[in-house]
Amino acid sequence: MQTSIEIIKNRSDIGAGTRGADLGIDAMEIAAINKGSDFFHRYPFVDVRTRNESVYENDQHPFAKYIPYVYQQCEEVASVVENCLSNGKFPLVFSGDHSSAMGTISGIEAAFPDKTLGVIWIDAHADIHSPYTTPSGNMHGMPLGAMLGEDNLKCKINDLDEETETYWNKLKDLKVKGPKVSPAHLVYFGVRDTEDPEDSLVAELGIRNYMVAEVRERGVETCVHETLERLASCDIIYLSFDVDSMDSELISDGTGTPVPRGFFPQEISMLLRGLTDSGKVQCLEVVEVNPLLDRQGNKMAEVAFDILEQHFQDKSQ
Ligand SMILES: NC(=[NH2+])NCCC[C@H](N)C(=O)O
Repeated sequence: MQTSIEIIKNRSDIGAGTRGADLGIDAMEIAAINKGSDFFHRYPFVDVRTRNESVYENDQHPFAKYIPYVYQQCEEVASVVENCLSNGKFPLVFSGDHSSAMGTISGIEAAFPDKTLGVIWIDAHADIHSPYTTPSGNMHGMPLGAMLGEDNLKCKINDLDEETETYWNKLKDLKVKGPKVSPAHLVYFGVRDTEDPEDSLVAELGIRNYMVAEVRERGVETCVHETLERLASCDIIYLSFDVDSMDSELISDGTGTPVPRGFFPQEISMLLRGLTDSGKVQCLEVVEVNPLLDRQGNKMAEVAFDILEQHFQDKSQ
């Protein structure tokens, strides 16, 4: 029998460089309502308290913007996710910016401390910076750095103040001390917009990235099969779907850091389906819809919602 879904609405956008990803959650719900779907009414939901008001403050952490508030936000998300999983439910997490994944992964680890976690990151970005290497200071570029426990000091370009360092270490130890994911258990799909410190860390750690061209050439099924083989020793899998993994020119630019030459929605659907068929996926998160940046009305939210609706329809059959 299928586990019952709980929707988690995490309208936080302080990890992104542009405001508006917090509106992505409601943009997806409105996309659902406008097409006559009761999807968001079908499942119980939890609203996560946000710290978005911190943008009014004069932030003093140029290499990890709003880090004290991102930390609090992730703590909150982690508790909600942990609680959901401990109650035997499936967390379907709708988040604003991708820094949320630090909360989600920490919550999963807290709920299943003895299980080995695999992470599949469907994204245009590697999000494996640390405050020491970030070019922007935006924390949505760092969640995997924190969850792997990687400062990447070899590629250091920024000198941190004490408070940033303290909060960064707190984020790495959120809920469960130490690295939560091993690089061997992390697989990227669609990563194509990275900076040098990320490239060298990804190469050093041997993290697999299925680029769009490879997925097209070899087929989704083959790549999914290989991924699941690679994660054979993982008991559970977290799927993180950043909508910027999709082609910004052909689909929509309604996201904070759009990148062309990405996946088509159909390819994302096939990926989600194939990976979920493993029976190991315990949590799915969708992030980075920013309707304020969408020049085609609410297109990104509509496309993202269609993918999810289809996914959960298929799953219940
Ligand atoms: N989740 C995202 N959209 N991440 C974009 C990160 C972009 C860039 N690598 C940075 O660190 O600023």
